[in-house]
Amino acid sequence: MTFLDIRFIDLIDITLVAYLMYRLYKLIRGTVAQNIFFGLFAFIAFWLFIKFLNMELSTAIIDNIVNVGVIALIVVFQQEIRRFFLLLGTKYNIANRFSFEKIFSTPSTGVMNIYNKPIVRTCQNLAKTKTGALIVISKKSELLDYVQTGELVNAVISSRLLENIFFKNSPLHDGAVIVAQNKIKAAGCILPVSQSFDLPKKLGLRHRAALGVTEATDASAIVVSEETGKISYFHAGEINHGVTPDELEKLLAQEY
Ligand SMILES: Nc1ncnc2c1ncn2[C@@H]1O[C@H](COP(=O)(O)OP(=O)(O)OP(=O)(O)O)[C@@H](O)[C@H]1O
Repeated sequence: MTFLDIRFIDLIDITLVAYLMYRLYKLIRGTVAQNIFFGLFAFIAFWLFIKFLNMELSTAIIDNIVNVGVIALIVVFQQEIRRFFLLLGTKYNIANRFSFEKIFSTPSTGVMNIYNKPIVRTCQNLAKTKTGALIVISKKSELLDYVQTGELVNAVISSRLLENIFFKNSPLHDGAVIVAQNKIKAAGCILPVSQSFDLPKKLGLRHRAALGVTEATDASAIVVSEETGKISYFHAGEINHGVTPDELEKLLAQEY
């Protein structure tokens, strides 16, 4: 029976499709797109089923819908497709891997781990005074898109400077500070806000922006809540809410 004639290449094909579906699911988990994805999955299963039963009229109608469906999908999943390619480009940046800069000097555009301490100290002090803060620490991507939305600072990382930026009367306290290439690159930056349903309702835009930037890039983000003084750490679209300074230092050490 030719139906069961499975070649080695078919197994690779199935594994590849399963992996792509899994990555896509991880990307849209907890968003509105997740429900659309499940609806689409049911639709494709139904289409294959009627094709298998050789129901010609229904198949012809659905074939026509599927033909224009690709365009509809691009429109519906516009944000997710953009995020997928952004993440792919950031994580597997071939140009970066073979660049002379990488071979001869710094392996990352983020921060050297000696800067973890001043960042943690800043968060600890800001938490004590319930001063709101949002710090993004880049990894491979320099986050230039977001740096450009704020004020360029380009200063050596220091706890006192960071605390000064987030001081309530400072003109730069609104928005996010971006740390990259061992510098405080910019302040007052605007980040993409996450649409995820996973985030507790009591957490507002500051936390959503931190989640959003870690969903779209390989950076990490730290939020100090103005309301509760709690520190949250974000990475790869996941939140660690209410971490202690020691826990924050350990989480940062895993990445930088
Ligand atoms: N897209 C964004 N990018 C960067 N910063 C943002 C963005 N949206 C909001 N913020 C920051 O978050 C602040 C508003 O925080 P909001 O009270 O909504 O958040 P929250 O998550 O409840 O945090 P908190 O617990 O500190 O109140 C703004 O004043 C601004 O500094």
